Amino acid sequence: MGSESEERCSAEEGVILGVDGGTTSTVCVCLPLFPFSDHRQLPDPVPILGRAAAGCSNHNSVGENAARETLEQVIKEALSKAGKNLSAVLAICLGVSGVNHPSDQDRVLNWIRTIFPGNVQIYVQNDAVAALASGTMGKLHGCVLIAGTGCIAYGFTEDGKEARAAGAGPVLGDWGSGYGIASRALTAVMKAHDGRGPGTMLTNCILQSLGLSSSDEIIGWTYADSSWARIAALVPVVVSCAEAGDKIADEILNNAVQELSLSVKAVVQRLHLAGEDGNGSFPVVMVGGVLEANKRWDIGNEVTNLILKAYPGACPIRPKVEPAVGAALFAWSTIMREKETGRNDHR
Ligand SMILES: Nc1ncnc2c1ncn2[C@@H]1O[C@H](COP(=O)(O)OP(=O)(O)OP(=O)(O)O)[C@@H](O)[C@H]1O
Repeated sequence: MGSESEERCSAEEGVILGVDGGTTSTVCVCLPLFPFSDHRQLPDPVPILGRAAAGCSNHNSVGENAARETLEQVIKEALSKAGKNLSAVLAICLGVSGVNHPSDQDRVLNWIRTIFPGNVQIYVQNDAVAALASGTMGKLHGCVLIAGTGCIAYGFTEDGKEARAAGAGPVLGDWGSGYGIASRALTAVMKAHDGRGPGTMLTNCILQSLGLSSSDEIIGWTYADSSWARIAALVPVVVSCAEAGDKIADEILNNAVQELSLSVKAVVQRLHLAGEDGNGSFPVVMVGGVLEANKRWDIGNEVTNLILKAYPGACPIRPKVEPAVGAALFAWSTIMREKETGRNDHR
């Protein structure tokens, strides 16, 4: 940065972008550059100058060209809605699903570099990072648990060490995910049908929800389209059976709760987030449809209880802002920190 007047100018006019790039959708938001570094000073609600949404930007699902085009599209649209052009951007953070290795980060970084001039700070992260930052208002500290169609626990120490657990997909044991819960429920129905397992309310409730008349028809239904989200959509049916007293549904949900809390515990232990005595304070950000509150069988609440039993200092947080805003706040807090320390951590 140059003179004082230049600094004042960028603080007044410059903007920060945050992108949440998921398998279902991609969102970009444009925020003003807040001229302070303490997240406790952030206005509530956080002002959003422009927002744009598009489809999938996970290169594993749609290929490189489509992923890149989607990212460019949402960035340009969010800026145009904010009445800004590319030259107003001071920093951008992209939390993109499918970014797991430095090579993934470099690929996305190279795409975005072609859009912006060299002085724009670009941060490329896994989408779990945007979710964590949405609960901590930009600070990367603590653990995030995401339980939607898939599930993952991801954490950071204050000095930047990171660890993750689960998130490897349904074949590799993500049993706390929506897909994991629903596939266990469908398995229980097939077992009951064959006489390999006990009868369960899940049979009638799932058949009714799918508009099928016999368990045999489930085979055709799964082969017709085995997309993970379509299977995972059955979780509320499992919850309502458990709420109505079905033992099998109850067992499936209890197992998911154990799996989800184990993922969080694995990250907390590897990063020593709870300190030497296990009582230290750290945020646990809880995100995703599976953790939504339900009347009697509340998966998110049960997971929180197990985490608090193990780590009484854990602070469960349900984010008030969306992950794209979390990504933008991460970019903001990082450039403010870099300004203060004179260090440059951007990739
Ligand atoms: N009230 C509810 N209780 C429990 N689960 C629910 C509830 N409502 C929706 N779900 C489940 O939440 C999951 C979808 O959550 P979400 O929309 O967060 O996931 P996603 O964004 O599609 O997936 P991912 O985060 O893995 O990319 C589905 O499995 C759905 O059945």
